[in-house]
Amino acid sequence: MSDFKPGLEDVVIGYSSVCFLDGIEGRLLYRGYDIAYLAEKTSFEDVVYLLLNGVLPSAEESETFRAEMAAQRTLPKSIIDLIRLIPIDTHPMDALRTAISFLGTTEEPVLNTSPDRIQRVIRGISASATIVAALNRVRQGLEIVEPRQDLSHAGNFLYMMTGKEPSSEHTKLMDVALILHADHESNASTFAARVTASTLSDYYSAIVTGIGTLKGPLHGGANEAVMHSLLEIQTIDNVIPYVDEKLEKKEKIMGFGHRVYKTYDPRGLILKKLSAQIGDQLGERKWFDMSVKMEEYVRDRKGLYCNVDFYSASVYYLMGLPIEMFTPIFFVSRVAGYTAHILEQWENNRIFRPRLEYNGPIHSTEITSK
Ligand SMILES: CC(=O)SCCNC(=O)CCNC(=O)[C@H](O)C(C)(C)COP(=O)(O)OP(=O)(O)OC[C@H]1O[C@@H](n2cnc3c(N)ncnc32)[C@H](O)[C@@H]1OP(=O)(O)O
Ligand SMILES: O=C([O-])CC(=O)C(=O)O
Repeated sequence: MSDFKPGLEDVVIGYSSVCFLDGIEGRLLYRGYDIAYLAEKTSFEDVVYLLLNGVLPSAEESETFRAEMAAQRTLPKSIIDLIRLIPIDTHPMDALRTAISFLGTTEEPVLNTSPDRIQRVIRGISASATIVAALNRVRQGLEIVEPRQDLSHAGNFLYMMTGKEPSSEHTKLMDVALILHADHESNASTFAARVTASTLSDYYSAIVTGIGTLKGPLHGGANEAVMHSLLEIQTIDNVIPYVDEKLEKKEKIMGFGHRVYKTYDPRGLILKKLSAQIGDQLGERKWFDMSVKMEEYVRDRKGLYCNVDFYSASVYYLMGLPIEMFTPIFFVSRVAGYTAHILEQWENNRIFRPRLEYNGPIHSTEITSK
């Protein structure tokens, strides 16, 4: 039993047709489709359909599915009341975990045996965006904004976050960001959600497990940390001294490194372009220029590439989204991936039950079990 891999590095935990990840080539496919294609040619709703059904929708199916998702946006009053009860100094991911858990109590459990489970999980994906936006509004001391049916998932999400109908440019940026974050094979939070699903627990329990795991700064929480680093650095001239100091103190530089990618994260390449684009649009290239300098210096000095959380930070910041909501926004997208993986786990289930090798003492006692 001693052949263990710390952090389960490279350990294969099963077969999956949801997501293909090539860490050497820097390639990421959902259900066989390259994310660069999906980002350019499809919508987040199409990607949700793809993840759940394994195929891209036809034009007609796309319209129907978009309407189905839109119809599931509204929250019952009980959830709004709960959201208002959560103290505003609660970590937003803890508030999110609480609200999503409560959402699960407002309906019959979705189980591996529920015949309509593929239909019913749409509610979880759709309502997640409304919950994140409502949490944001309450935390800002603002009125909660009711969802609209006529906007896309991305457009409506921004509308509920800000109270203003977003521009088509911002809607497209959010749509692409949602597509890029939707799934990533057996990352820590998806794996955690699959473990919960493997016990044949219910859908929302597995989603809540995912949220608790996504929160950590080594995982989804890194996007907020990246923006805090950029704000601390403030000027392009401070980038190199900041990185040098971090490395000398043996501290992690947030938004860099990855367990699987040994090259550029393909999502980062797309987000980098979006960061430049929005910086140019707003005449505020500072964050992009600082990020590029940081990216190049860390790569040259340490051989580390940036990950998805690096350029998403400046994109969200320039869109005016609060930094504390960056990780909940990650969830608005990743809930789709969790859902596909939970359904897949249930299709061919065996409970996850690995071993730990005991390295503590064994005391001699008068009474023993053997
Ligand atoms: C959506 C996502 O989850 S993407 C990841 C988001 N997380 C971050 O950006 C946090 C910063 N990055 C990290 O902590 C790590 O790179 C992780 C968690 C992403 C991957 O962790 P692991 O695969 O376990 O790599 P590990 O932490 O062992 O790093 C390997 C080596 O690279 C170094 N390293 C890895 N990432 C970084 C970093 N961001 N800054 C500085 N050094 C780093 C480690 O210090 C270690 O060096 P050593 O061998 O000299 O001790
Ligand atoms: O795959 C991982 O380990 C982390 C990651 O990039 C993600 O979850 O998107």
